[in-house]
Amino acid sequence: MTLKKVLIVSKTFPAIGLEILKRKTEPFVVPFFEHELESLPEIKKLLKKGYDAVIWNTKHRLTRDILDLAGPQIKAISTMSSGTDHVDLDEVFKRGLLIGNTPHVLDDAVADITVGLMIAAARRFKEGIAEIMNNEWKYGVQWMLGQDIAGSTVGVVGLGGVGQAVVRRLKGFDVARFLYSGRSDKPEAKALGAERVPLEQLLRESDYVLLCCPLTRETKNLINAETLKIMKKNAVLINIGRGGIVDNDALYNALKQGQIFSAGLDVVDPEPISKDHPLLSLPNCFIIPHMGSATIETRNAMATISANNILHALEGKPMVHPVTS
Ligand SMILES: O=C(O)[C@H](O)CO
Repeated sequence: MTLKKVLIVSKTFPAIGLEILKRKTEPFVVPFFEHELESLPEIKKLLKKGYDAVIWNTKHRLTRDILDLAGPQIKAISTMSSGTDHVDLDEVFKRGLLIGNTPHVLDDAVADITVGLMIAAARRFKEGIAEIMNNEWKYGVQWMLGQDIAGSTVGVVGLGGVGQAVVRRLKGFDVARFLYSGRSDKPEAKALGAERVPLEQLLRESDYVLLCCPLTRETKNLINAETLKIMKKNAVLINIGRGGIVDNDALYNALKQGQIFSAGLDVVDPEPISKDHPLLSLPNCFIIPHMGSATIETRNAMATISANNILHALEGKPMVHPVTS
């Protein structure tokens, strides 16, 4: 019996996932770094070889043109991410392809990063480090004053798995109020002590605004010049969702003019941003390079799920985490 062929668009795909695939398929791991701009022609060349399934772990968007190259035998796709904004889902569904992702296993790792960003942005880590590096460490009682988490109002935009894990962590920080906004009431909110409010109220009342939602048509540029104006002057904005949720120019202006206090971003648009990007020049904008799920355990878990998504689909079973809309 010939084995099904699986293309893994991820040069450093964890061995644990590869071993799972090797048991029943013939996997091929791309031999180049998949995120680099110049890798797209190589990915396209490989896709033309007729794979039955693909693990799409690259920032290149999976579009109709690329799907056309894959041929009629392709049956299943898995991302190695929770977000699926880099896939043209309408096109995937139109073609009757099965698609899965890897949510939930990264909730804890991303929640840790979120709390880290809150502290870093609220307590001015970037400015503090710069003072040391520039030999300008000047202690004084009014020097480097930041914002407390204790007693604050924390507003979570998108109380999904990550948002909930953040609230659980912050329970130990003596937060005064948790607010959340989103499309629907979350049954978990009651136990977490979080109150659902309209986005505008959340922005108006929160000292910390945490963007924990996916990038969708509704959330694109959700944080823009208008919504930033509603936020408090001491507000700290954290984005661990996707860069596209925030309008960069508007954020730059708001931070520069002291309209809000600071921002901590794990995600930006585009990624990677160039080192000359205006946001990087701001002392009150603390940016890290999309490291939310970057722990050994989490990446292994993500690889395991994406491998099993593919195996299940090829065997006619439901994926571990199917994407349905
Ligand atoms: O969508 C995801 O899985 C995360 O952003 C990856 O870090």
